[in-house]
Amino acid sequence: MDNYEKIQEIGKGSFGSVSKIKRKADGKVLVWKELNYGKMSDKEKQQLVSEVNILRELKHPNIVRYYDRIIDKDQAKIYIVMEYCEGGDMAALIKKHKRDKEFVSEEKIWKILAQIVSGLYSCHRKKEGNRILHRDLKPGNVFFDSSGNVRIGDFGLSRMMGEESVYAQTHVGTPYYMSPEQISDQKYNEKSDIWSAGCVIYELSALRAPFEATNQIQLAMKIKSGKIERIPTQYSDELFKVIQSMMSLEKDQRPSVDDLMTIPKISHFLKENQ
Ligand SMILES: CN(C)CCCNS(=O)(=O)c1cccc(Nc2nc(OCC3CCCCC3)c3[nH]cnc3n2)c1
Repeated sequence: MDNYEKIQEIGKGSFGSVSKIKRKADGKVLVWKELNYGKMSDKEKQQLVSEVNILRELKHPNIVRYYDRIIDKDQAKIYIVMEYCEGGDMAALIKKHKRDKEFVSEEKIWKILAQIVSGLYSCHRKKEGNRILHRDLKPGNVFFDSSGNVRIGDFGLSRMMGEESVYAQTHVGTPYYMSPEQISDQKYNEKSDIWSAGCVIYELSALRAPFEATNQIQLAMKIKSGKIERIPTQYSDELFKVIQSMMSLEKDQRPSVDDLMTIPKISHFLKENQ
């Protein structure tokens, strides 16, 4: 705790508060996410420990970098110190474009898609150790660094909260990005992350979520209908086809991260930016 000084709280995540902090040693600005494990069962605490250990291994240019963890036993709190992404989150970017009535350029969308695929690839296809799934991809946890590069946040944290844990229930937003298999209560798998990534890119193009509904029943029906309105006509069929494939109702029809990496627009971008 005393290695850092709190600058300001910047928000409430689905599991605790998020603050901007400064590392005293060198003045580096970071964030920490505060988790209260007081109400957790021993099993959940064990899972939390293993999840944090997985986070420490995730080192990729398109994933928010984990730096440190601090356990405060008296307050039963764990602080996870991560990289601060100066560019804010994609939710704010979409909001700005919507307000200014200006579409995001197709080039920028392919660049963001390529970086999300690259980040997902490094987790779905992790060499050593077990692969990890994100489980909660949405514009609110896709961040940008100072040069506008994508940093996917909160990897694994959502699994830290697991379905059964006390956190999963307390803070439920509308699950706009829930995949069809999650609705019909099937196992979450890597293709569910592909679904959510498709929804994120859809929203970045259309400047609105692919399925809008006032309640969860109606939302579930729209998701399972398989009806996806075309993204604005200024965008190519190629882009829409990729989004549609990622949002196939049948998970086996969705491309894997390997398939997505072979798409010319994506592989060219990643090659020239290695
Ligand atoms: C709810 N959203 C609309 C909030 C808008 C976003 N604005 S903001 O929060 O002030 C802001 C402005 C500029 C840069 C950053 N950078 C940033 N934010 C994180 O989390 C934000 C937090 C996520 C959970 C919900 C509350 C907000 C990071 N996590 C790891 N690295 C992070 N870097 C944040």
